[in-house]
Amino acid sequence: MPSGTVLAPPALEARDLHKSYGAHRVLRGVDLTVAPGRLVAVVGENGAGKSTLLKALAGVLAADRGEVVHHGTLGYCPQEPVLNDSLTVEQHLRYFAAARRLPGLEHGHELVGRLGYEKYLGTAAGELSGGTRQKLNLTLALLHDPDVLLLDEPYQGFDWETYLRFWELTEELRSHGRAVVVITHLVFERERFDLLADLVDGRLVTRATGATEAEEARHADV
Ligand SMILES: Nc1ncnc2c1ncn2[C@@H]1O[C@H](COP(=O)(O)OP(=O)(O)OP(=O)(O)O)[C@@H](O)[C@H]1O
Repeated sequence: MPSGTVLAPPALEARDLHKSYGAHRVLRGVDLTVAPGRLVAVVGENGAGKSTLLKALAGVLAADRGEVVHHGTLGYCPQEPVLNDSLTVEQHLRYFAAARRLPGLEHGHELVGRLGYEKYLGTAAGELSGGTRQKLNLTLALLHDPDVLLLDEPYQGFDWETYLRFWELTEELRSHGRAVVVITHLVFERERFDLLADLVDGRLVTRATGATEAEEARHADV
């Protein structure tokens, strides 16, 4: 490392996380450190415990043991959208903005525009298609521009155009120093990430990708 390099504190740190459902030991000592501006993929077989891990990182599920520390604000996009079917898209933006004490709806409207579903602003969530519900789910997680983002298969049901827009948005967030953790099943997109974290037997095995090595080489040149 070049002299004078200042390491930023991690945006997210999990140490020795354990979680069981009855006798089923799902997480068995997960460690994970994510620096600001890093994009991390959590991969693993069906039932490996990826969603359980993300819930524990988000604090919506209490781990049995271990610790999670995040610096700054947190956004969590669960696999199943938590929406009120009788409220419109616009009303969701309004309620979540009020809950987050945001000054206005500009950022919400910008996200709706970027994900391409403005025409549904006045539609009740219960009448939206699965993909559009997922867009709203993602919008609500991003609404307050969180420092740490936890996304559980965020593009399920997206059409190709929206999928590409999702990646544009995510890469922009990364370049603005946001730490992003994404659960993914798609092997072909692995090169987009800085770090692959494979959940095996309740623990994470991490592996840097070409993206990280290239970036570290750039830093080493400075
Ligand atoms: N609330 C629960 N009660 C009991 N068992 C659960 C509960 N939630 C998850 N499990 C079990 O824990 C294991 C891990 O589930 P989890 O949903 O975290 O896996 P996953 O890696 O996200 O799976 P997938 O790739 O299919 O989404 C599975 O065997 C699942 O059946």
